[in-house]
Amino acid sequence: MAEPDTEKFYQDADKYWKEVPATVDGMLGGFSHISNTDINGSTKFLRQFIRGENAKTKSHRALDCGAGIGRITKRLLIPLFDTVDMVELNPDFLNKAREFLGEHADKVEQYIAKGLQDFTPEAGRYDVIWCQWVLGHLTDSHLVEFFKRCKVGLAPDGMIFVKENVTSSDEVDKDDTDSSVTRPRDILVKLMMEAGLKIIKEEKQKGFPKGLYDVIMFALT
Ligand SMILES: C[S@@+](CC[C@H](N)C(=O)[O-])C[C@H]1O[C@@H](n2cnc3c(N)ncnc32)[C@H](O)[C@@H]1O
Repeated sequence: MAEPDTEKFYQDADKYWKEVPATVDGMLGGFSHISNTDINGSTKFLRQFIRGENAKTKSHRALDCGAGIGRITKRLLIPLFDTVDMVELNPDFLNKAREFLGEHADKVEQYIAKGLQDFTPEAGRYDVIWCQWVLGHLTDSHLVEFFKRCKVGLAPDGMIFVKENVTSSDEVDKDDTDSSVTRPRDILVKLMMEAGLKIIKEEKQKGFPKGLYDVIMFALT
């Protein structure tokens, strides 16, 4: 993708998310009804890497990137990890998360209000870094740099998971409403490779309504 006017790209996204209600429906653009299918698909995908005799990584600490109010933290990560950190652009969503997570809120160690383009995970801190429905808010070069910093943020044997929409054409789709892009799978993979990541497994999310973008889950080291 050609780098858009970077400052405006981020400012417009910031403006957009400030107006979005701090609800699951707000996080999913009116598609809260797909949340269960999403979480079930993610749980099945993630569990194989952290449970059982073939597990590759540990389940001590996870990071939820672009965490919103904690939809994923609450239903995917808290049940599987000892502690979770959340990093999210909009501080209002993080404030809401404390209430949304309810009795589970004490499992969240850090609420970090930052754009991923400005965020550096502490070196060696995370067994799993989960990035979902947020990476289209980063420019290509910021995404590559972010992936590199995530690699440094992994604990020994740690893994990065990416779950994102992909276009079915070769073209990047730009959304001027929320100021994001949707990349074709091959461009997303190219950026992962540029960052020195390796794909361990890749799977398409099943069971979403027709008419939505395909959603692919990647397990990376
Ligand atoms: C589509 S929502 C998804 C939220 C969450 N990942 C989920 O699946 O429930 C996108 C989230 O990314 C956040 N966001 C947007 N741009 C961001 C950026 N540059 N850095 C971090 N978070 C960002 C938004 O505020 C919003 O909470």
